[in-house]
Amino acid sequence: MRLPFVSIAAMAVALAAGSLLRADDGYRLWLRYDRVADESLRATYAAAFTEIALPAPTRPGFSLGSIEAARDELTTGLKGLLGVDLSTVSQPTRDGALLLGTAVRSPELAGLVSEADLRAASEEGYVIRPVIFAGKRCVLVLGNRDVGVLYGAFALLRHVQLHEPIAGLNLVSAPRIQRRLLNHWDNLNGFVERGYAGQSLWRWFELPDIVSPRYRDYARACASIGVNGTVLTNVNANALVLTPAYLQKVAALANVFRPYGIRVYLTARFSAPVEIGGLKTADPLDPAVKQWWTDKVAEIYRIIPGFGGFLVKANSEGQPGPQAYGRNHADGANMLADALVPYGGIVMWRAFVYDNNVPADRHTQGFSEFQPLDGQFRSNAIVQVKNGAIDFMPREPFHPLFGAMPQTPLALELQITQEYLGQSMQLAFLGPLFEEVLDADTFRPNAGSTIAKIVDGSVDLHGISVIAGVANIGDDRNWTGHPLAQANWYAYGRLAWDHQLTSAQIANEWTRLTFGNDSAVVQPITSMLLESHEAVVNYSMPLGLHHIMAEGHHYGPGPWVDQAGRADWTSVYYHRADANGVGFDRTKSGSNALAQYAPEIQNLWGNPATTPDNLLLWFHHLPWDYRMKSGRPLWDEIALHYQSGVDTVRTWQKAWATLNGKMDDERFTHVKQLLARQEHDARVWRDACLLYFQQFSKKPLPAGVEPPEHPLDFYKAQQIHFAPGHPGAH
Ligand SMILES: CO[C@H]1[C@H](O)[C@@H](O)[C@H](O)O[C@@H]1C(=O)O
Repeated sequence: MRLPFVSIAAMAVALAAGSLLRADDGYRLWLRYDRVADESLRATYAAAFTEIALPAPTRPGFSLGSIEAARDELTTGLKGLLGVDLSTVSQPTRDGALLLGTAVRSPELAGLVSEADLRAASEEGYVIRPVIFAGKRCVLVLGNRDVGVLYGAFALLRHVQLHEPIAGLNLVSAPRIQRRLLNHWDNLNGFVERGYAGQSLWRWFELPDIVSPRYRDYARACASIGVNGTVLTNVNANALVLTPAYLQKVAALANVFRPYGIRVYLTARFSAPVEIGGLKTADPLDPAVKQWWTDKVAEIYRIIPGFGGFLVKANSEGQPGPQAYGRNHADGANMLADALVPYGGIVMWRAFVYDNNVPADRHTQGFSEFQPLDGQFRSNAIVQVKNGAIDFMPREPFHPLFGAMPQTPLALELQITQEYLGQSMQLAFLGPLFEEVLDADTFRPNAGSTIAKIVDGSVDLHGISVIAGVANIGDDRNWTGHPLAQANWYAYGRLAWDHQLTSAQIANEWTRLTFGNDSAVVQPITSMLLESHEAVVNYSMPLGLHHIMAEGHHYGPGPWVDQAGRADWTSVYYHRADANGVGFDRTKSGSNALAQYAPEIQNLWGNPATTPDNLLLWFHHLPWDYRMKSGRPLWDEIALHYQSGVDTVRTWQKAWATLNGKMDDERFTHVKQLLARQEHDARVWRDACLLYFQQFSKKPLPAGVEPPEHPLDFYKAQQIHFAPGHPGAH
């Protein structure tokens, strides 16, 4: 259809007036590359980057590789930041050349840095520093492998985006964990389990014929923070993805991701040999079953070179598994590991297991099923453990399996999607949570054996290391629903690369990349981010309370949930509130789940006086008038925590108001509305929980806590109404 001239003109006027949505403000994530406003700084950068030199280019006839991806990103990024068009040459022709290459293919470049630097860059890292080459002053971006150059390019762009000085530039970095994965819980029908940012990015029906440019932008974002693998499908798996037609679709995605250093992985449904293979059994010790998987894996590698491997959820929440045949988790994992090993593939077998035989304490089940199997897994089988033993609660003590399976590489599974932390409605920056988990000391085999060091393999000297984050990404224009939830994708990647970074550093970095370097913007946003996780804990599950959310959707409060038949899905099972007190006794006098931890931890957390306040009710059932470290009675302390969560959200609303006019209207208005909603929903949590627990405590609210707006029944009814149609419900 020909557009009449007048409508185009009208559109131009509308655009100029800013009345159309400038949707790219959210889309570009932290890769914004906006012009450096300070002219003298821009001139300094422009003098430092005058052209791109690729002395050992590129394999003629090959499709885009990592070095070409690096060159393209630098060309686009520096054009945006500096307004310059960089040409690509094979040898530097003038000062200021950006010299890209690998030690393997360009030994003359390797000679420009020390052996020690090359070793430090290791497999995937980079060295960036000023050098003289071919008589010209250059900036060298060197990797041992191509992908290191790509990571270096992103690091250099980040450096410029952050307005860091060029003088003395010296960046050497390499990841501490080998496989840094996103786990998508995306179903083949397009719905994302516990995903709150629209539908799945993967358009299965269109693939492999239509390859959306968005897949490349996803890969760029992942590569920019060092994510090097993606499990495309839900752990609640569908065997169809292993059929030839779907493997072709997966291959199309893998082709886009490969230059960005990203391997594709799939979830393997354990019963696939029966469902799509026509076998009568999926028994892992049955020769026909083994053969089926061997053939299937060979087929996958034919279609998808560089395939990463499988992630498996077995014998948990209705998923099929080896126990149906009287076999154990190691039997199942090893059968798949054997099929994958000739190709360098791995299997990640999840330890998140629980079934209908609810043990006395669900907390103990993963440990009981897996710990005795230590030493029985193949070397390419990894046991993937959630950060805590229950389920991604706003705060959990670390999972007792960490440190207890020294002969098995353990992957840490974190949840980036905010299933229990306000989903895409609420600000909860997860950097501090991830950091708290990574830094937790297991005392196994000795003090200082943190989860980070167990996962990166340094404690038990494993040759393989994996970290996984359940993605918060969907097809919303801004990728994550809540604009500030992009920070959680970013923080996960940065910590997966280097678990020694602090969440404060990461929050500052992300904010500057995403909203610019003006301190009047950076300071308030960074503070909000850093306070937010604790604030959500305070107004939802303070002092170690857990699993008291509403049924199904898991968004709001539901301390009253008490359905017959499935105790460990009910709230009353977890908080155990009665006239005598509240909390789950996991010490010797209770479930003794504490016995699964090292003696040092047992001593610390076995006694309420030495248990940190933030885990108190996780491990102890205490009277309402128990005297807290603050000197206040427990009941008052609970109530004041709820109130303080609400108060904190209100301070963000004020802080956000100061940003009006300092960013695009789109993000400003969206976050403003979200914060108003969060303030409301925080009050709902506070009022509902305090009214509920007050039935047992029989005590008045302490001074400083606002009286509830509605009676308890109002909140009970409201939470049920949330469920139908809520994106995360299932
Ligand atoms: C994919 O299923 C999820 C389920 O939606 C979720 O509520 C729970 O957190 O954990 C399960 C798991 O991790 O397997």
